[in-house]
Amino acid sequence: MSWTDMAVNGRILVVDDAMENIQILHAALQDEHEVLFALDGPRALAIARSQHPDLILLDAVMPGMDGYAVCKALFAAPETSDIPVIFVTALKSPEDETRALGAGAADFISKPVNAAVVRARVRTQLTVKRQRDALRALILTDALTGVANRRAFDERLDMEWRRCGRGQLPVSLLMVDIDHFKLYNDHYGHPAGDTTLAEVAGAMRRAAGRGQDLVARYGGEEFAILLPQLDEQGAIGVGRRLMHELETLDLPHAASPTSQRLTVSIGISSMVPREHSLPADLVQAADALLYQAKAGGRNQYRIGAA
Ligand SMILES: Nc1nc2c(ncn2[C@@H]2O[C@H](COP(=O)(O)OP(=O)(O)OP(=O)(O)O)[C@@H](O)[C@H]2O)c(=O)[nH]1
Repeated sequence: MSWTDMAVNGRILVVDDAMENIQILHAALQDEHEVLFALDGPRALAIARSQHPDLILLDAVMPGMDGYAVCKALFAAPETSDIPVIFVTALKSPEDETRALGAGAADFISKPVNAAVVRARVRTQLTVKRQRDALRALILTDALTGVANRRAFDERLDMEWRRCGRGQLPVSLLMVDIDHFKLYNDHYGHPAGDTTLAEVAGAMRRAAGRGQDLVARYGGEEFAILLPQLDEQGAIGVGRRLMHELETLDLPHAASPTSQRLTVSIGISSMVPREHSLPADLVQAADALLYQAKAGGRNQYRIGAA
């Protein structure tokens, strides 16, 4: 399927203070897309946050909050900043067009609208958006295991740290390292080691199943499980579930001095972000506890708070 074929079935938010304009755009788009609508700026922002549309068709001139202010607010919020906006307006001067594009709009459509032109412009923006989303997924995913990579982990940790800081909620982190993985590779071969890394990543996903949990490959045979809004007890539960998942998988590790099957060591730290604390503090604490788990005989978890 080509990118152009994929430029359908989008979720489009139409924002206009006149119902008849919304009806015209709805009629133009409804066969190819799901169409949401809002009659003013504040409602448009609320829908953008809760429904996360693929594209917004935005009237520039509205009473109260106008299209430019809506556009600015969309780009300022991380959860809506990646939604492309097409301005739809009766204003036609080059200055109006420049102002819309300067506000961050991806495109500009003049009223009265032509249905075929609207459909074509929407398809183009959807194609660009889907290509960008696919590229972003690619640069944030670890190719071997399919879980998040280090870059994705760093981004999410920063975001969750700020978010949980605002609400004074805990952020927990598990640093997980496979025991004696060098011996595993030496015994079973590197390709078998690769397969096993993917299996362990799958076990982690099953152990940390909430929507906001993030399993990431931190590097080599070390993984991180980020658990926003979960306290230490909850995090211990995830650690235990992971160990149980690995017991069930029962992957043999004949060369391990620790056990006949593949095991992991885990460091678990949990913090409520304070004014002068940094996300790196959480990572450092979990890493130090992981080191203790290794030194203490492996196949175990260690907890602690800083
Ligand atoms: N197959 C495979 N092996 C990897 C990959 N990344 C890292 N490794 C191996 O993971 C091993 C890590 O070894 P060490 O850091 O010495 O640790 P360990 O042998 O697991 O020992 P402990 O952590 O002390 O229990 C090295 O042999 C790396 O080659 C990978 O993508 N695939």
